[in-house]
Amino acid sequence: ATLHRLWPEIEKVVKQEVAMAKLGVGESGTGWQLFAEDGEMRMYRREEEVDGMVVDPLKAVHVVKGITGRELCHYFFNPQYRYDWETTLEHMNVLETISEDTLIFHQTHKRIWPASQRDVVFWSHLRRLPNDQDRDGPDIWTVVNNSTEHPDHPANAGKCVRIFLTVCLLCQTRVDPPKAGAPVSRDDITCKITYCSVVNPGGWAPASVLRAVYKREYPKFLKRFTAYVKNQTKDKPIMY
Ligand SMILES: O=S(=O)(CCO)c1ccc(-c2ccc(C3CCCC3)c([C@H]3C[C@H]3c3ccccn3)c2)cc1
Repeated sequence: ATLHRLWPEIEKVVKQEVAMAKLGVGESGTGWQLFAEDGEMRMYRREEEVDGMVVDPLKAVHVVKGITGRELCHYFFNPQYRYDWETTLEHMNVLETISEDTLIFHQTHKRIWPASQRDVVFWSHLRRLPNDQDRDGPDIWTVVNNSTEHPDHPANAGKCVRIFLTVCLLCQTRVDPPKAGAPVSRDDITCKITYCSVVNPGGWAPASVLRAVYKREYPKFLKRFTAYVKNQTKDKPIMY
């Protein structure tokens, strides 16, 4: 994958997105407003518009027990599971396999009335990062999705309005030492999740409609996705 034309962009965007995801909502300046809470999950957004279109950056933080960051990123990255947890997905297609940890996707999402239907083309990269807080702790895992172009799917050539997105799922795992001599079980594992996303809806859609959609869909997505991974992994050996 180091030879692929996208490699320099992937390296740059992954470094930028991971650095942003590691910033707390307090540190990255003012402007983050809490808009949804559910147990350990906190969802923040900034109200931003580009050319009159809502592109509100979103940052969600969540803490889940019993699964590792590698497991979360595995189920988020791999196409074969996506229809199980991505409820707004209508169609998904892998356009290019750049390497085993880098894919290019085309996706159409279900139409959200009164907006017209959307589609997206993005590269998706799965990356293991050293744990900079605790050297002998589990690694950090991340998946970064970033819009790109592809000759087979020129933007706005068909019925869908092309959206543009950058998404980063960053997962930091903690293992609490079990009682002396006992093996580590899923009860000893906690994962801190940071999910950042900026979606440019591509064409005009009413700000009120988009904000209502994000307010409804993002909490639903993160709850459904983490519950899905817990269910998929509960009887499997722990993947660090
Ligand atoms: O994290 S990913 O890479 C996971 C791979 O699928 C991702 C996440 C979100 C989207 C997406 C794309 C379009 C829309 C809207 C914009 C105007 C009309 C459709 C939405 C709105 C529907 C909302 C939404 C928010 C969160 C999750 C799913 N749905 C979300 C795409 C990819």
